[in-house]
Amino acid sequence: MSEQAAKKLEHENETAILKPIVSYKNVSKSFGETTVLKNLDLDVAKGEKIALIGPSGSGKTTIIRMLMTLEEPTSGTIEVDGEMLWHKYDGDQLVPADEKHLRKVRGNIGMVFQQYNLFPHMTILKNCTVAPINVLGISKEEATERAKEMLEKVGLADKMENYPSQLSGGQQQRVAIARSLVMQPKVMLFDEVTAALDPELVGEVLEVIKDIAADGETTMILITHEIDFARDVADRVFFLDAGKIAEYGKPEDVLENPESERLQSFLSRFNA
Ligand SMILES: Nc1ncnc2c1ncn2[C@@H]1O[C@H](COP(=O)(O)OP(=O)(O)OP(=O)(O)O)[C@@H](O)[C@H]1O
Repeated sequence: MSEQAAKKLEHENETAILKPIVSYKNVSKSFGETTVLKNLDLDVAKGEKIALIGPSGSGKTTIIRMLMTLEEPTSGTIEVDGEMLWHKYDGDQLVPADEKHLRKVRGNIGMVFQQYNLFPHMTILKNCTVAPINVLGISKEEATERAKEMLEKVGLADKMENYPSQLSGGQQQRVAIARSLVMQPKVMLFDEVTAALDPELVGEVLEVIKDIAADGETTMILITHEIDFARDVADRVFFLDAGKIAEYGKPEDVLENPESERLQSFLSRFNA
C-alpha cells in the first residue's frame, strides 16, 4: 500500500470503532445442536483488509456466508455500512428482514469463491457485464466500460473476446475477481480463492488481489491458507478457533509472535 493510502487508512481506522463498514455484534450461529460461531464481535473499517485464518471447521466460511446473506445468524446482528443485513426497523421495532431488503443489502457485497463458475457460453467481457446490466440496471455501454477497466486491472484486457474454456484456471479466477469488482461492492469477500488452482497458477491470482488491495479503497475480508499472502495484504489477521476469535492483531504480531499454543501449532504446519 502507498504511504498516502496507509496514512488515510490509519486515519480512518482511528474512527473505525465509531463507524465500521462491517460490524458483527454478538453473533452466534448453530446448525441444529452444533454451535459453530459463539458470540462473535468483529468490526472492519472502511478500506481495511482483514484475513481470517484457522483450522478447518473453525467457522471462517460461516462468517462470510452470513455477510453474503446465505446463512442467517442464530442470534446477534450484522451491519454493512450502517444497514442491518438480517433485520430491519419497522418503526422503532427490530424485525426480521424480508427478501426484498436482503436483496438490496446483498448488492453491497462482492464475493469470490474457490470455484469461479463463469458462464461457458459467454465471452469473458459478457461474463462481466451480464450482472451489472441485469441486477444493477445500468446501460450496456456503462457496464462494458466498467468491465473493460476491471479486466485491464486484472491483466486480461487481451482476453475479452475469448471464452472461459480458452483460459487457464488462474485467468478464469482473475475474470471472477473482475466480474465482482464491476458491481462496485462496498465489501469484497475472498474465500480460499486459490485452493482449487494448480500451484503454478496461485501466484498470479494472489498478485491481482494484492494490486486491488493496494489501492487502499476496497474493504476486503479474505479467508486464506496462504500465510505469506495474509502477511503481505492484511492490515489485521484474525485466528479463528472452534467458533471464536482466539487471537487477532497486526500480521507481524499474530503471525510472528503467536501467543497461544493452538496458533503456534497451526502456523507450524505452514513452516514445515
Ligand atoms: N449448512 C451446514 N449444516 C451443518 N453444518 C454446517 C453447515 N455449514 C457449516 N457447517 C459446520 O460448521 C462448522 C464450520 O464450518 P465452516 O465452513 O464455517 O468452517 P471453515 O473454518 O470455513 O472450514 P474450512 O477451512 O474447512 O472451509 C463445520 O463444522 C461445518 O461442518
